[in-house]
Amino acid sequence: MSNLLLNELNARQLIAQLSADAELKQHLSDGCRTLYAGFDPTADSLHIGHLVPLLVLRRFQLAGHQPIALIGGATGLIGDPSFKATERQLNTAETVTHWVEQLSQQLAQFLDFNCGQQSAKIVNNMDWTRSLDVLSFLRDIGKHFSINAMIQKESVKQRIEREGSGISFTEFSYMILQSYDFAMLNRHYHCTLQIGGSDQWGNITGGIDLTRRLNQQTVYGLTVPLVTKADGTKFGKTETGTIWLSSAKTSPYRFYQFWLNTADADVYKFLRYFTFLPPAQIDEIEAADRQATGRREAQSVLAREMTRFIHGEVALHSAERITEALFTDQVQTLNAEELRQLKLDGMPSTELNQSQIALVDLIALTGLAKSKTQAREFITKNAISVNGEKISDLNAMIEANKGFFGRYFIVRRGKKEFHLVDCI
Ligand SMILES: N[C@@H](Cc1ccc(O)cc1)C(=O)O
Repeated sequence: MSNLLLNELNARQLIAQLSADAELKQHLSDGCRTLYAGFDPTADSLHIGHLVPLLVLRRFQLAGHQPIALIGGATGLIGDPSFKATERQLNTAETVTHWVEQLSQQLAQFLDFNCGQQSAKIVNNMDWTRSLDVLSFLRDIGKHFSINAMIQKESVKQRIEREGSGISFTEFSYMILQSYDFAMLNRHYHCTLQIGGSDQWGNITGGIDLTRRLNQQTVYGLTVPLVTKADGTKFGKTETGTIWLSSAKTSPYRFYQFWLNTADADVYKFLRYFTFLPPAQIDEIEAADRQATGRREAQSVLAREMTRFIHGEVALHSAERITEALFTDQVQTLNAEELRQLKLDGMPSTELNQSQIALVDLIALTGLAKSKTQAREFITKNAISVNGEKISDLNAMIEANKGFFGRYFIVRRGKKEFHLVDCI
């Protein structure tokens, strides 16, 4: 059964590195295994960058294994230096505690907690890290780590060799905490596999070594590729910021749009990484798109699958309806009730409680631009229209009662970004 899983992960090109390849295959085909992936609380929501390892946890669960999602209540207070160019700002303990709660709720949505032996668990590494005292840490754990080996790890090499900022003892110690997590999960839950992004390889192999030393147990590691885009820009970020999983931070409509705008060069890879559609079906979509002369199917399949999976059928339906109205330039035909619905349905919107506002201020206020300076740039570049009309006047004023039904404005930036303003 589990070799089927590894074959599937291969077909999806989801395996970057594997420890003890043949042994791990054997280990997984011998029955239900427990595996984990860790997530540090670095914000009040997960974002789409977290999805690949999280979905791989789920793929393992669907194949008959038990997943543990670890929340880094402790490691989140330190900050993982792996492949990070600069030292992180420390967050306060209160902030991190708050983020831990939000993350637990989000993570819980992805896994099944009521399926017998395979039931998922959520754990917090604060539970075993808090009670570590400094002498035990140095004597019982630190003794197993060679500084000589630690500074050779690719993940921190750049920080150690670079002139200037370097790396603090705090961040340098991060790897030891993550390694200790693996040993603890192995001891208490018989966890034998850790998965993570390929930037985690150094931390994962550290844990494999420590578990052998502390528990005399063999454990394994598997990393998934970091998501890259054909054009070289960073995955998961748009001009106006990160694509979050929380609908309060990224509306289902925006989320849907994000996937719909995937480049042709990336879309089949993303279907393999992010959806549960069988690889053979994805090949068929790719073949059909190659034959077709008109619009490709892949982007809308991806947008539908992802929005349904993260936000549900109702939110998907709204996102599609909004898209249809906006992109066919039917905005004027929407009635007052539909505009009201768009707002409720999660189209990005702002309520405005004043009779007039400068367009520059409005664009910054809606988040269509990050700042007034950027707003001016957009206007100058002819990228802004309001209720279907291009505006290139930097001094333009928007008067509330001139909106649709005396209150609604749809502000469009470029081809694809829309924002509803409701003058209440
Ligand atoms: N270091 C991981 C998170 C993590 C934390 C603790 C662990 O035990 C495992 C993973 C990351 O930054 O993504």
